[in-house]
Amino acid sequence: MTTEQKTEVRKPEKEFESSVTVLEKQTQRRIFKIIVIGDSNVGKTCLTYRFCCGKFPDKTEATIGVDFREKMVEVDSENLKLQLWDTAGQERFRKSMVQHYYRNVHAVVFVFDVTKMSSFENMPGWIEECDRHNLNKEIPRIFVGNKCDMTDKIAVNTNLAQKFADSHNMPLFETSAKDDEKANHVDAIFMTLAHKLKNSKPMMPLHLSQYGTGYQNNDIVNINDSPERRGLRRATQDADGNKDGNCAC
Ligand SMILES: Nc1nc2c(ncn2[C@@H]2O[C@H](COP(=O)(O)OP(=O)(O)OP(=O)(O)O)[C@@H](O)[C@H]2O)c(=O)[nH]1
Repeated sequence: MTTEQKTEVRKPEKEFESSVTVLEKQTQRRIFKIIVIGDSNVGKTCLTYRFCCGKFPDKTEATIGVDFREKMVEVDSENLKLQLWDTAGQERFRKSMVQHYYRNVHAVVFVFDVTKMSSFENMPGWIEECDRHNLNKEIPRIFVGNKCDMTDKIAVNTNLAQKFADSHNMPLFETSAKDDEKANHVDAIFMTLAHKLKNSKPMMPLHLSQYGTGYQNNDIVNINDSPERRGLRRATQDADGNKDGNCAC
């Protein structure tokens, strides 16, 4: 065999090795499921959209069931995938999906609207709902007051929100999904969570579960499916028939 022929034989091996390395890296990427909960209209969709798509959505509609958004982030040279479950605040749109929300959750973001006292007063109810679904008390939880841009309409002052956050061992963030100047702030909220998560959970390889959330087969909700296929529709679709997908960015 000539030298040239030997080289030809070895080349595919090298390619195989490098593709194995890539595959190994991919399968070791960790995915974290974060649920975002709170009353209807507090801005859960806008916050997750701002973080994942980098802008305030042109229009939003009441979420039915759940919407998903994902973003890869780098923390200390490790790529993590944050999978945000933007849940419906309205009870009538939650019923069919609730069991999916609370399975294999790695972190929770509780959102209230700083201009609406009732959304703050309802927070104990959201915490109780997490407890009822046996959410691990050790997972990171953060408390977010949204719509801070509406400065003349603030109803929940920082002291009050901070006391509540302290009493539940959660950090408080006050922000605005709408205000472009606070875009970095919204990023910082989720990056804080990413840092906490990085050191908190064992590896969830992609090959174990396509979506990294450890579902059993019959629990899988394909985040790439249209809302219709997932059995979900946006509220206004009932009226105008608009089709909607996941994050449009
Ligand atoms: N001024 C202001 N308005 C906001 C902000 N975030 C959201 N909104 C508005 O609040 C309304 C509700 O926002 P959504 O993000 O759909 O609220 P949600 O909590 O997802 O509501 P559900 O899907 O019903 O649970 C929309 O009209 C948004 O434009 C914000 O930071 N500032």
